[in-house]
Amino acid sequence: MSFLIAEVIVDVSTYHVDRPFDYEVPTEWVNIIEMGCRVKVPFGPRNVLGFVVGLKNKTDVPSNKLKSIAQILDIEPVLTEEMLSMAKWLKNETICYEIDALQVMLPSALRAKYEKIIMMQEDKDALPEEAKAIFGKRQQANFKEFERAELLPLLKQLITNKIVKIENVVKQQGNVKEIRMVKISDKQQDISKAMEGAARAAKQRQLIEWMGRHLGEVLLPQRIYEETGASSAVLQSVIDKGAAHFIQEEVYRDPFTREVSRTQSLQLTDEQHVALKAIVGSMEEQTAKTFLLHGVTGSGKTEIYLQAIQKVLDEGKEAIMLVPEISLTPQMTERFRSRFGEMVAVMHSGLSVGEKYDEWRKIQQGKVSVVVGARSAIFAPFTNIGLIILDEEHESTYKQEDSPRYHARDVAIWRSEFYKCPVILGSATPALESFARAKKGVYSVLSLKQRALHQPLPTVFIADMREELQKGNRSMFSEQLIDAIRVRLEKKEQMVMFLNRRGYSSFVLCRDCGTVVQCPNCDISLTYHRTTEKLKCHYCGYEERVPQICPQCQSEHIRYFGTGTQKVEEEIYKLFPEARVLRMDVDTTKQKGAHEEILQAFGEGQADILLGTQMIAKGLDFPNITLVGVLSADTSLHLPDYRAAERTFQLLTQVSGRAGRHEKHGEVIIQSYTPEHYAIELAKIQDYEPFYEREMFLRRRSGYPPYYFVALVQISHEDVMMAAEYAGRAADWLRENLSNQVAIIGPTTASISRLQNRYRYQCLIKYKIEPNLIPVLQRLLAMYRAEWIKQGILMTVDLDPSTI
Ligand SMILES: Nc1ncnc2c1ncn2[C@@H]1O[C@H](COP(=O)(O)OP(=O)(O)OP(=O)(O)O)[C@@H](O)[C@H]1O
Ligand SMILES: [Zn+2]
Ligand SMILES: [Zn+2]
Repeated sequence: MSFLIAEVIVDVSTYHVDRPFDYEVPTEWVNIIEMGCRVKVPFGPRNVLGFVVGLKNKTDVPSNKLKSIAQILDIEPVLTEEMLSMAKWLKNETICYEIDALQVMLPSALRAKYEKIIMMQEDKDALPEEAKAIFGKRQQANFKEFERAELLPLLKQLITNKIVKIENVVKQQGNVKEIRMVKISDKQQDISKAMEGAARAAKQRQLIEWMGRHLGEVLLPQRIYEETGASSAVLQSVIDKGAAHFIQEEVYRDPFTREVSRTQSLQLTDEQHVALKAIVGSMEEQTAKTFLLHGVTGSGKTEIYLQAIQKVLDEGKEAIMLVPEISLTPQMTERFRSRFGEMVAVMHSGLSVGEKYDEWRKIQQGKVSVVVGARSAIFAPFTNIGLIILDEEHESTYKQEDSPRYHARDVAIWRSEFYKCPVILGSATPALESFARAKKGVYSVLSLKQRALHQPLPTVFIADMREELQKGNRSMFSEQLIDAIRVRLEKKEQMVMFLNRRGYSSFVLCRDCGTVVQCPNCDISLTYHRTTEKLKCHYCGYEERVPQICPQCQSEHIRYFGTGTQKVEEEIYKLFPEARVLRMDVDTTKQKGAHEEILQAFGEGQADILLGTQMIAKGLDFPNITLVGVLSADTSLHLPDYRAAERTFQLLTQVSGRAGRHEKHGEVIIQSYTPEHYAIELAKIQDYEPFYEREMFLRRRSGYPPYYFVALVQISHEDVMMAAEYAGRAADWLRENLSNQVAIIGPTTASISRLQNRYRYQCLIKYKIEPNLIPVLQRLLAMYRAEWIKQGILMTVDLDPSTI
């Protein structure tokens, strides 16, 4: 089919209209252009990047207004039609610009500057004369050379016939990595001819003779020098005589740093077997079913993922496996790699731009069938997906905080509907929303109530830190924890010490009675603002001065709360000079591969104690860990967030689950200033459902998700008055345009009230059903884009805020 008009989404995300624009396709490209290609188009005074999202033969734009595409950047589409329709869905689902939705699906290398290279795949004899002329002696040519010679239609043909292939080579940011190899001619006549030409050069004749015995082989020049004793000059002369030629071989940068040994499928437990059977069943039926795999820590969820993926590979399909963050990937990717070897690509934020691009290309070119990665790997350009898995599905990292503000879970379900394949959401502590959906029958629950080897869950003790203080213990370790550490050091068993840094030093706590100062109107902890020495409620705007004495017990030991890992490390050395500590936090993991090294060292028994923040809460599976200490359970409890209790419960359960996963029994000591809080009490008994029931009751009472939906509108400006004024306008406008079923809270200051010199205000929208919501918000956004933005206002809308 040939098309004359292209619909293009342009890269101008300040323009107030978000729709495709029609452009004329220049005649020489009519047969080349495809949906999903990137183009350059004139927009206003300059050329901008755009994506072709539609092709047609008619337009309403009058011909004197119709502009032409300036340049075509891809001859093979970088986005599939699936992705184009996913972008349309994302645009509506998250209220973002379509261009943002399109860009998020590509590796950043493709959003940056690049160059296109045409590489030979076949022998040059297969080329028509015009193309041969462009390549000359080289094995590759620049796209621009074909463009200049007006040979794009021919090029397209060559690509379709797999005679050449096209590569986007990123400039500056990491190129396709290549090494120079020698390809010995595969024709005896070339060898004979070269022999004749080298009549009087003995060394050359020797080399040519040797090549005659290695017809068609591709070797490193180094190898040839070693095997034959020839010098580089001799090799060059032989190449000039046509017995061989240099080629550029592409090598993928290998983000895996070490070798792994292969593993086999384990014999499944009965529970695992039942779960796997259900998943495989829905694969066979080709239905888009979402499973909630709810299994206690150490129950062998990962083994189920591995065997389900094996099934997918047997069917010749592909699988996406999401993990919450980079710190989790070393042990997880290793488990995947030892099962599936080179079939696995990894994608996470720890990779360089070039490495990410390489992994993306491996996926796009079908060189791998499994991707293990963080959130954005959900957009892996597979075209025959058989299974999508989100491990630790409750994690907030699955939600992107920038536009497009998507949740990987929603994208996973969308793609599963497209491919008619199952999704597995795995967790020991599912998000309340997910469990509620499962209870309603939207998801199917698969439960694993036992650990894989029937080991008991660890025994959990709560240490009341208020009592410790009364006993005169001012350190950050309770006596109970000190004793437990001593025993482990003697027995040469390993420990994990977890410092909860979420919500670090942002609230004020009384160390005598555990009181945290709360908002009198909202039942939510007040946030400490260092600059003004004030406590604020960012839900309703209430504020007060930081109290000097505790309002409950009049103690003077009231202050903002928090401590760093480095300080904990020092204290451990003071108490146990013989202990060997490995610290894992943002400071010790700055360097690439540092996570892996620390975990490997710990796994090899080079340390007794692994000390860290959230990074160590999940995924670790080491047989020798018998003690987990949680130094400060409370910090995340007092975050000004309706999900604070849920997050705390999840974190405590996850981190406790690191102990006693193999033969040795595990023990957990949770230190707390509020041991009677239900999130801590219920984490102690390690039972999810009682927590779920309790938390759901509270959510219903206070009108939060999953009973209500919330949407968040944030407005910022360098001038505090402007920010407040426009936030007020937004709130008024929403009140006028939304039904009175909807509660609009605000405007109030945001939890971070000033960020990068901008004052931030917000309005919270709470609703149950509001069919008008999306159109109303879109109109608000259009108003903002057309007018407010000129005043220096920035506004964002989040339909599923992970913190508010
Ligand atoms: N069927 C099985 N037979 C023997 N060992 C198993 C089996 N399934 C899992 N295991 C082992 O049990 C341990 C825990 O399993 P796994 O890490 O898969 O659990 P998980 O549910 O993913 O854990 P978590 O959510 O706590 O990270 C691992 O060491 C794993 O190798
Ligand atoms: Zn309040
Ligand atoms: Zn007090």
